[in-house]
Amino acid sequence: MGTALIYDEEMTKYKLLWVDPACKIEVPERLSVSYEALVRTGLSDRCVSVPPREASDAEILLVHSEEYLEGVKKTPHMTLEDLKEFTLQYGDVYFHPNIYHCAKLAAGSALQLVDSVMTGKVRNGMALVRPPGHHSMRSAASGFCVFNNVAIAARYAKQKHGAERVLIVDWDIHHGQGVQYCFEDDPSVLYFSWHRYERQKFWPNLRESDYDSVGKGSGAGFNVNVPWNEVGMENSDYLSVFCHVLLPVAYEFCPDLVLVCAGFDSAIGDPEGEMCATPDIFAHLTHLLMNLAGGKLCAVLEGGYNLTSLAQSVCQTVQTLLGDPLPQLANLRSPCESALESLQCVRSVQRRYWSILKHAADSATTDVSNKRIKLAKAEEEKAETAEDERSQEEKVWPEPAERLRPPVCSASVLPDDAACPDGLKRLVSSKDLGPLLVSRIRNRSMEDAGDADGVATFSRLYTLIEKMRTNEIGNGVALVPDVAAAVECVVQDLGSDLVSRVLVVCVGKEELNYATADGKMLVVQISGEDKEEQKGKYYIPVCLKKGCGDTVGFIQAVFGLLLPLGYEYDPGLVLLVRMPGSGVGDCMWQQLIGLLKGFAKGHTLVLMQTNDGACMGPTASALLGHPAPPLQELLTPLPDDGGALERMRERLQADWKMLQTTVSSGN
Ligand SMILES: CC(O)(O)NCCCCNCCCN
Ligand SMILES: [Zn+2]
Repeated sequence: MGTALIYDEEMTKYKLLWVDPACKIEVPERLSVSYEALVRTGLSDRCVSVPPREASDAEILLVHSEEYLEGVKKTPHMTLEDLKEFTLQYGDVYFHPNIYHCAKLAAGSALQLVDSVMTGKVRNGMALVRPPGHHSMRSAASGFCVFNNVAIAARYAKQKHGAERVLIVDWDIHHGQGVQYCFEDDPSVLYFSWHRYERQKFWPNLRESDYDSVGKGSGAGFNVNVPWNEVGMENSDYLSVFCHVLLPVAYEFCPDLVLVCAGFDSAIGDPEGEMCATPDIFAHLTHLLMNLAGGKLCAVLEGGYNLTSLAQSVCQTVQTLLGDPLPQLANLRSPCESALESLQCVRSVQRRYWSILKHAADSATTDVSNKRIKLAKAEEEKAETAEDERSQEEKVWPEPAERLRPPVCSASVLPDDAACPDGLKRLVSSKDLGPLLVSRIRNRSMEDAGDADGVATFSRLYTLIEKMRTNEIGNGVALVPDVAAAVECVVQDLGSDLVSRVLVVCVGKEELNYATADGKMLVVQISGEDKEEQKGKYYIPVCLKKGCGDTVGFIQAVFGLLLPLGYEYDPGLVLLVRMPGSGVGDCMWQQLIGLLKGFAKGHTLVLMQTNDGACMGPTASALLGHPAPPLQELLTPLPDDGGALERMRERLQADWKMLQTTVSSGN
């Protein structure tokens, strides 16, 4: 299934008709440069073009009041003076004779997108619209927004398509207060927003934008605000919030549909956000949401005012929706102290509503946060005096790297008698191995039938890894007689010279004794076995007391440990090993493969034992990029095994900065 793209140049046909410094950044070119970039890169041709339509009155009234709609309806016939007069009653927004028409098209585009996704015409999609929507309220325009496009889409998805749970992820740098007000007492719509806040000093300066606004009544826990109290947030800050807050909660919520308030003013160069995250971060943010709701994801444009970073961010998002390999994120750092304080505060208030966060640490003790405020003020004074306030427009960042789709998406290495799943390319050619390697293999404890096919299998493995390195093949799966021996061969003989860093993810118990001290390999083993303490920084045994069939524990290990570690380690290859008898569920296994694609440009090699061939189907489906089915088990989580994972994370964070979720008690 494809990716929908909704755009119509009609939505560029309104603009600011008078002087208003607060509104001059919202220009028609925002839409045209975004669309032109998609055309220039060839991405628009790969999408399913879906036309917008005007939202009807009834659809607009799903969110807005009749008196508000009646008022907006009058604007097309207003004189310039009347338009100015009408605008004065609202904040940071402007009207134009054609904006009512465009606002109906913007809302209607979001509805077209929901129809296309919910009816299965496409898997996911993006609507390039203006005016944006997430600030507009029941009876008020605000922040360049007239109708709340995404809020209307959420209500529409429930009413027309029977969606029971809708997740709204708002990565725009402003707080979508309009969305929060609309759903704050509604447990069927989970609203997540991060936003520049600066302790209420940043627009819209609302007390209710802070982290302690968690929703009201039966909606308590279904509103998640992450305030950024400083500018300059980077990729690692954004990824930490996704791994340690949004994704665990989103998976426990188990939505039927994901709507994204896709504002790109959170990217570097934007005059509003003043953040430092690079456009390729949106490739990863999109990817991390794509295994929710069976892949049903609708991204609707909100803000974004630096035309260069906006266009790049839009392309990164659409390219991920199309299933292309992800870019490697360069040199992630540790989340900054301010981000950690926000992270700790959010997790501490949300832990009472989400069992998956139950063991999160308590909120930053008041003296720590007071100290931080003093520190922040001191830094602020210093900053203002010292550095020249370089404007955001002069910021420079590297052009996002090309993301080339390999000629072969997925390959397989199988015993001759095993059937090859549809879509996978069976590797038969076996690269001739040097005599040294062959002798090593023969010596290896490959006690399978006749080591001839052992050598053949191994040489095909070698070929597969080689072809992933050259990007001729995206990912692959190998069924081998003895998975432990095969892992040993691959990591000992191949990993080192073929790729610089190999992330080995082992699911299930098995003694894995590899020399991992040199950092060429990071081994994360998730099993039910209670291992002795981990051996050094690069071998991390994660013990799930109830075994790998414990989906809550497993998903906590994935988001709380595996993903942050993977982002920090930044491997060139991922080796996913399924030990026999691991007990991991098929859905969890597919989710894991889907999520691991975010690393190493999607170069994942799955190793499984021949007699484990039963899960070849789900494995192949995930490798080919089909969305993993939802993890229903998370809906009614059993009590988990206590804070073992949390304690392990705290212990490891000294070595691995991306595991941090609390301010360092040091300073
Ligand atoms: C969709 C959106 O979230 O990007 N709208 C942002 C509105 C910002 C209003 N304040 C402008 C002040 C100018 N310095
Ligand atoms: Zn914004």
